[in-house]
Amino acid sequence: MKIIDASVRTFWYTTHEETDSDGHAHPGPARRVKKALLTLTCEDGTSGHAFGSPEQLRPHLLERFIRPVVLDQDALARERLWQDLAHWQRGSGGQLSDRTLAIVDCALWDLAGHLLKAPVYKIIGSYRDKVPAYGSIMCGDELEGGLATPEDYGGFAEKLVARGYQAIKLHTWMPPVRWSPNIEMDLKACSAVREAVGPKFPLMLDAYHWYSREEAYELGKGLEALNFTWIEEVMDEQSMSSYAWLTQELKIPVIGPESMGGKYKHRAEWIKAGACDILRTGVEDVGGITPALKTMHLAESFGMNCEVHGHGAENLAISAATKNCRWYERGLLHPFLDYDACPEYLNRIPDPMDEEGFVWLSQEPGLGEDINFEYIDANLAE
Ligand SMILES: O=C(O)[C@H](O)[C@@H](O)[C@@H](O)C(=O)NO
Ligand SMILES: [Mg+2]
Repeated sequence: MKIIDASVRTFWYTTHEETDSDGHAHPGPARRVKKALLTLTCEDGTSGHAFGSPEQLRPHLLERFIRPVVLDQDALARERLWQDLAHWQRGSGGQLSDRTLAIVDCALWDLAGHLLKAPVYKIIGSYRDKVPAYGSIMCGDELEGGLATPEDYGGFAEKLVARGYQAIKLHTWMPPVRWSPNIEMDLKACSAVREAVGPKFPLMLDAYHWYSREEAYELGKGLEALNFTWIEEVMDEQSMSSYAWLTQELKIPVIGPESMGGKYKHRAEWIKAGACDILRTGVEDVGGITPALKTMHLAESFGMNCEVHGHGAENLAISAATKNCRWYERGLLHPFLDYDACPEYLNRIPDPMDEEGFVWLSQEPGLGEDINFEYIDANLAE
């Protein structure tokens, strides 16, 4: 079955989030922003879809890289098509990012799901049909009643436990918050949450990403005293040796890398260097479901868990198709935002969570996004 078309639709939708100068999300006034949808269509009319940003699916990338690789190719040849795209990255002058690779790969997996009439996680080979979720709290802010104080975090954590979450991860305060970064405040927030949820509830911290070794050590020792489950991205992940040092110095598991490129091969170097106790991957971070699965299997070979960064149908699918990850990262969460509210461009959210804190996989064919095409076509950006 051959792919005969690759197209992109850009459309408007309403968001209630804004991004700060470090790229972290926070609640914001409702505003209209653009999103893009890649569609790959086969000769029999079957199509596969994946969302991205207009920039990650801009016309130059569609014409110069995506179409030349996928058109007239076997729709099920995902491994070869992913390798072909990945090899073009070197000669793309930095234009072809892992994010764009991830969108194409996800559309190919969605297409396979529709062709084979099965959910993607079952095409991969399911390990479970529901995944326990941790609530991933947004970075701190200075919003009255938001996430401005340690008490705000403690109060919000109580609500998340009542909602059913089986674990909670804090992102604490980072610039542009005036007085951050601040280890003392990080630990006060973590302590307030520990107080709120009790001594055994699993907690994790993902803090300011540029602490020094000494600061990261101080923060890690503080988390050990609070019985936290892992410490995440507290130093610049470009310094693998710093993480190898920290992993040696701390008892609390160190997880990473999240933000680094290099796909599964760079993550193999982190394992070889002893730079993490738990590996980290993410469909968007490593260039798709195809390389993310390679990363998880790599970790499994070393007896390590590999926790998946980010929410969404694609990250949920790989979490359900592998044994060596404990959680689905459901978020980002904030007291002012209703995470369960369905975006206008979908008919249902991809990660509904039950009262016990399990996210159930869709049994529909494909990736698990129930796309509202009528809305998209009625709100095209061109
Ligand atoms: O921008 C970031 O640092 C991440 O997106 C962050 O908000 C969150 O997704 C994360 O780090 N999860 O682990
Ligand atoms: Mg993180």
